[in-house]
Amino acid sequence: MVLSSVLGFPRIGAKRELKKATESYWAGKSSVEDLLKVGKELRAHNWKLQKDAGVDLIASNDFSYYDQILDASLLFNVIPERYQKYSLPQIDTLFAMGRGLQRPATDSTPAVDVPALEMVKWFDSNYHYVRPTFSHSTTFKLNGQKPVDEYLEAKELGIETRPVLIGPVSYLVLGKADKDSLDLEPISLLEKLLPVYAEVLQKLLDAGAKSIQIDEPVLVLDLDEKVKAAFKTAYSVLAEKVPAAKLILATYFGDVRPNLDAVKGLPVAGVHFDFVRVPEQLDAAVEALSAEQILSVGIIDGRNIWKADLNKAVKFVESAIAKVGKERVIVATSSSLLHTPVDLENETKLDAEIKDWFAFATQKLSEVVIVTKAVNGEDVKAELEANAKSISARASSSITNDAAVQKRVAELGEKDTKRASAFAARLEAQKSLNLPLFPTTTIGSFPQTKEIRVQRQKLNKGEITAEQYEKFIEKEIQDAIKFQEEVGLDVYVHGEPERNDMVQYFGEQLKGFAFTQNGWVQSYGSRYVRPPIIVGDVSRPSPMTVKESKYAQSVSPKPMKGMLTGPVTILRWSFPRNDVSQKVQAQQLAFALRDEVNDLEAAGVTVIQVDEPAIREGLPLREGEERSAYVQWAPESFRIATSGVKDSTQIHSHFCYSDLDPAHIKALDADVVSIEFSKKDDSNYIQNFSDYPNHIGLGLFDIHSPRVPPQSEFEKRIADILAVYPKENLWINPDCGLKTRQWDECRKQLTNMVNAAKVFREKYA
Ligand SMILES: CN1c2c(nc(N)[nH]c2=O)NC[C@@H]1CNc1ccc(C(=O)N[C@@H](CCC(=O)N[C@@H](CCC(=O)N[C@@H](CCC(=O)O)C(=O)O)C(=O)O)C(=O)O)cc1
Ligand SMILES: N[C@@H](CCS)C(=O)O
Ligand SMILES: [Zn+2]
Repeated sequence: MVLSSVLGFPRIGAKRELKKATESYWAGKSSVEDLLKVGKELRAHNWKLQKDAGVDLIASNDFSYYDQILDASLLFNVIPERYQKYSLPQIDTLFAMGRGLQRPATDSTPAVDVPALEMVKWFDSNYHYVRPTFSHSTTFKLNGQKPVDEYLEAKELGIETRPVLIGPVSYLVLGKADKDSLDLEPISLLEKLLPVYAEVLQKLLDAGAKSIQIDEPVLVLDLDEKVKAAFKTAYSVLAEKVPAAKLILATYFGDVRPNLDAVKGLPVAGVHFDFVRVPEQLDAAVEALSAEQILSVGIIDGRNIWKADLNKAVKFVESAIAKVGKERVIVATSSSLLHTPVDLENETKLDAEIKDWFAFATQKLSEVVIVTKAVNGEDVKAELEANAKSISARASSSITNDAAVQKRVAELGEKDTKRASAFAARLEAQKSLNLPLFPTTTIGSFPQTKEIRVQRQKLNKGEITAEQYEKFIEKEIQDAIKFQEEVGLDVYVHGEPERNDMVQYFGEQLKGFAFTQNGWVQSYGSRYVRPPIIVGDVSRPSPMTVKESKYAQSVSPKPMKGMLTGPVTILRWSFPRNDVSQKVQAQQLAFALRDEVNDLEAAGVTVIQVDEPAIREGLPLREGEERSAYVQWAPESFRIATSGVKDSTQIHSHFCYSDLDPAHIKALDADVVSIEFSKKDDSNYIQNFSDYPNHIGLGLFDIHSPRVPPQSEFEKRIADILAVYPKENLWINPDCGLKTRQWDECRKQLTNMVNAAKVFREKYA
């Protein structure tokens, strides 16, 4: 009989219970026991939901208080000395590594001052993981037994689960060398790490685990021979040490074919493939498996919210069964459902026609079960018929097509993708901005305080009028400008108080989008997003940011940056259509933004920033045609959005959370770029952008952390940068926006940053 399986379920809770409990604990408003209780309740709820839906193989250890990769670092005791030395309770060490910790000494405890570990994008998603950080002195030992505890916790509730672990090769490859050990190749630590994996597997076996999901997502990346060979070493050692462990090796988000030689012959019970992304890999996958190995067929999309075409999915699974037989097939989600919102039932305001097209995590459980039942010969005729109706209703809906938008994209020409002059001429024209050497600025957002969110909630509930809300926002903008005057910045921002989120805000104003009330997805730690959904051709019915930017410009004579999110980032951080290419969706967004950029300029805004932090995450995971096409169309859509302005209008862009390729940044032809930098320990990274021909600001402090770097630390960073970059090109700014900080924190951070800039300005005056 074919079994159904789910690779992981969102842990945040349908009402964001985990966020509320975690932030309350951080604020000292509740105890660790309160937090742990919420965690336990969420796990129980999620397991029961899956069991009741009829899922056979339910994941455990998919829960985390911050990030599952950080959990693995704690489990293997990969805790750099700078955190170990404080001997904090385990959960506080976890949070210190995730978000940094700075607190004064008390009578009984010493002062703590430690920055966070680096946080980077999880493959091509908007989830961020905390990068394991290794040094020559790293040793591994089992620290607690979270996977075993959670397996037993489920068992006590009468629910048999399949524990999930990140695999040893991926765990190392996704990590990095610490700043004191830059010559270390993490994969060289494999043999030291494996005994600890074996210990966890043995403990899981002893606890009764029948099979274990071991995630090796790096198998969808381009891997060098050393890493490929590591799979054989790793899984042979584990099979030898724990022969009874039944491992299902899970890959997701891409094509495993180029690495199948590394998978072939591994002593594992089965392999999971993402056939939503790459259905074409079925034959090769089957061919790579031995006659006993299980094929886990990832056929329900873990990365998007569209209802699956169940009839098509059934056919696909049947074709897999025809190749390997029923006994060897499992029906599964393509990846963990972590990347999808929890429950569509909580959406009461969605247009009924559109709502019928979606499936969130909870609905996807039923999808997996229906497909499984169908291939097992159970009667699901009614469900399959209802599904076919929804699929064909969407395909023929008038909501998806807009002839005027399609015509504009079809007529796209070179004139739409190039600034009027080259950078040198633009720089000359931009002298009218009268900027000093080392201009200081921020990236856009200022603290999104509780007060702002409450006012927005009141507006949404109709408890205040649009005029009252507008007045409130104007006051926030005034305060942000006053703050920037006091701190002494050079180029101001309005602070983005009117935005719930830098993508959702635009989605809500653009035609062709749907948005949710409760469709939260974890982005990192306790920070969540509600990705808007692109349901049809996109256009801009009216200006989106001009009112606020114009108001801000009227309050101060200083240059004020207009602030937009770029086409690629809006696309990447939304749930995209699956019936139109990403390129066309980006071009449609780009034209909508071009109109906005031009309107801002017409309103007197002379500096306009168009953020593209997701441009790197959109890069196809492997080298090849798709990637070559992306590096053309992604920067081109940025240029469509920004090239309609005069030479004297200064275009900025901003990037964060990724290891960028300088060539991709150059292709945007922005006048000024700001790049997250402060957590890049590798001193060679500083060189990466040294031939960036236009102006650049390398982020000087980590905005995720409340930590305030002293002025001397800023000076040291600026001096390091100046050793590589011409002083005329350099801007002084933080890593990213300050929306997650408190005002008093960013006052201290920015004051030290501005004072450090002044030291250098005087030095070179
Ligand atoms: C810059 N980043 C972003 C990414 N993706 C995005 N889509 N947006 C980004 O900004 N990816 C990379 C990075 C890092 N990621 C994030 C993601 C999310 C946040 C963040 O701060 N999220 C907020 C939620 C923002 C939001 O939508 N707020 C709404 C709703 C606020 C709310 O909770 N209201 C309450 C009522 C008021 C109250 O009592 O507080 C309610 O509804 O119950 C809004 O402001 O209106 C988060 O808190 O998680 C940062 C970086
Ligand atoms: N302008 C945005 C960019 C975030 S990536 C902000 O400051 O929050
Ligand atoms: Zn950013």
